[in-house]
Amino acid sequence: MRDAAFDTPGTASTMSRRSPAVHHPLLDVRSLGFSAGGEKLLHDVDVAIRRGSRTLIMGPNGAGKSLLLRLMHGLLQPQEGAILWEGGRMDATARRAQAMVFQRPVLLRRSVIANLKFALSVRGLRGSERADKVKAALETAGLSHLARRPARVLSGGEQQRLSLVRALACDPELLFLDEPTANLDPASTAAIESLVLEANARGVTVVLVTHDAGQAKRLGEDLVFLQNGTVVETGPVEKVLANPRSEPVRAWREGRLYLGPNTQSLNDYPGRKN
Ligand SMILES: Nc1ncnc2c1ncn2[C@@H]1O[C@H](COP(=O)(O)OP(=O)(O)OP(=O)(O)O)[C@@H](O)[C@H]1O
Repeated sequence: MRDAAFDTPGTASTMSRRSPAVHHPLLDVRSLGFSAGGEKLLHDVDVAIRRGSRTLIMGPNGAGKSLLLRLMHGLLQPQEGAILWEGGRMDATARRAQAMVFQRPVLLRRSVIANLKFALSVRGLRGSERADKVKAALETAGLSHLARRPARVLSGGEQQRLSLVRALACDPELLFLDEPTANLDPASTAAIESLVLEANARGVTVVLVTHDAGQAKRLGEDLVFLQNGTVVETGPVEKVLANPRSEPVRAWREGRLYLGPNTQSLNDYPGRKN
């Protein structure tokens, strides 16, 4: 995903209000099709997100990963198929139980602390409950000493930590992350990954778009691999990697760069002089 419109926090207390559905996936994408500008961009996509799981969405640039994430989060409406929340309609309550963090954090032109307060206010939190959550979020992100600083002057890693704890402060049941560490160094990446793993350990379901093969191995549980708007592989990461059905996933397993169906190696790369 290249452009972030905004980060969308979930809602407070949704985890305590909802009882786990035993029979249905938390989110069930069925026969999803999406077109824009006269072009079919997603074809017959089926994805089941299990409650409490960590699902990776991978695939080449332009495969449709961000589109799928936006559709799952209800930011776009599909022309074909359905997206079910615990087997039922994706209504406003279901949407408020979700949060999304984008590759480029979009923060208010306010202080770090004001960004957190605002997100929690929108979700109806006031007074000491809000103050406690803000304090905890600042501590979790390691940003207490920067609480009064304008959010937009933070470093990229600090901004992304702020975005993530802001989303998590709203207690989402489902957290979408679109390449959250694409521009970060290893230390900042590790900080984001550990926040994601801690949230998942507390029961937050995670859906993560990544190009980072190492991150996929560190964080992944289930994998959805997209190519040209179609799911070409799906299942537990280890199982898919043990027996890949598609060339890009075979290349990933073997640590090769996959450059497309007509390009076998770097030496075949168009324009390369041998
Ligand atoms: N609203 C839209 N209107 C028209 N085309 C769109 C729209 N949104 C996305 N696309 C196109 O759909 C395709 C998939 O885009 P998407 O952003 O989902 O790719 P991606 O897999 O996330 O890629 P990357 O890894 O480069 O971020 C691209 O060709 C993109 O130009």
